[in-house]
Amino acid sequence: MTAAVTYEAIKTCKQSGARLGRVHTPHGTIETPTFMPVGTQATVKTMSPEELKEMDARIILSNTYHLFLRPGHELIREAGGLHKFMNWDRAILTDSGGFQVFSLSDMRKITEEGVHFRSHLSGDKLFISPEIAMEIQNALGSDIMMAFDECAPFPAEHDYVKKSLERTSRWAERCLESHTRPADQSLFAIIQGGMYEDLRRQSAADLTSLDFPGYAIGGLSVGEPKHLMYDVLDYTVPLMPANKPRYLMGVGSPDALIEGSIRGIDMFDCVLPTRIARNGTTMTSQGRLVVRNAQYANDFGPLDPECDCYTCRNYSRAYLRHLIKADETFGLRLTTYHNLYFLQNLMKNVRQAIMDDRLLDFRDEFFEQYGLFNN
Ligand SMILES: Nc1nc(=O)c2cc3nc(NCCN4CCCCC4)[nH]c3cc2[nH]1
Repeated sequence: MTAAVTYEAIKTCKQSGARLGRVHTPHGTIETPTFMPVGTQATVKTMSPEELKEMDARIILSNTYHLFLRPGHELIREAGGLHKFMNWDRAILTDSGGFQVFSLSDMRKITEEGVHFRSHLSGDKLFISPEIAMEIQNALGSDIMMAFDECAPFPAEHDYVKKSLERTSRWAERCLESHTRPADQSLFAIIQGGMYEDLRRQSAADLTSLDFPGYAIGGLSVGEPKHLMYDVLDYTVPLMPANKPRYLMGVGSPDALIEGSIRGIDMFDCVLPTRIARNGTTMTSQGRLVVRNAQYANDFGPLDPECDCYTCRNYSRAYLRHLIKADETFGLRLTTYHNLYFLQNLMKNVRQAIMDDRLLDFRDEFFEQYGLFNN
């Protein structure tokens, strides 16, 4: 069976560039637009695979960089691959490590060959190249692999970003050539170019000429103002093939998920919902709610009265606050479950709004209720 990843277009929204689709993978089909929970170290922190299935998560992310450092991709290969290792039989997308090298390790040196860096765990000197990134992802057996790229910092000079994207394009070609599985079946390229329209056009042209099964937009959600990210989407998404999945990396706030869907993005990922959950911050239909705050000490109502998730049906804000303050792991599990469920439910409502040709109306209604118009 060729490990094919294909995109099936279902409907384009009349009000905007949004679209309904399906991404078919060897481990199941994903309805898009979709939000992908992040499981960096072969687990979506505090969640079991059964709980992720309960909320109908169809695909999760894991990370080449982290698993290369620990426990090592050869161990996971020996375990039968990442699906078996973590007991997850749905789809897995692995990020290629470029971004993590820059965000986690110090003493790094970029060369044409690849990136030299120190492990943020042991301090050992390590090296990742496009070929090594593909070797690792093949050992993990992910359904969707990402090409090895450099995510240019923000802000960055035009000349730096140009040289960086040109190297990323050469690296993408090396990933295709080194991919042991049929190269054109499971490898997504990542469009770079910073905040510069001419460079985004150059990167998109380079990569779409190589015909990958899917394309991501990288180099965003790196500290730029949101309006700048939306501007980049406005002129970059139309450059991406309409018959392939479009993945915006590192984006996961409710407003950005809606705005990205309006602009034709199909796939999103972000650690935000799971990360903020662990310090007691939740996403609710009335906006962000920091349930660890004292004001909820005697609040015996549900976290979100409009949510029907396990957490909201069975526990009160007072109980959640108590657990978080007492540093009880169960509290982190309950807030994490809710935040992930909230985003799965949000994307289900986005898909329904596209089906009903009313995504822009849905955005206005959601922003009003979530309190997004006052920031
Ligand atoms: N291979 C690769 N290339 C990218 O350009 C890239 C760009 C990215 N931009 C982000 N942003 C993540 C922002 N996140 C927001 C919540 C708190 C932690 C950081 N993640 C990214 C991952 C990426 N992965």
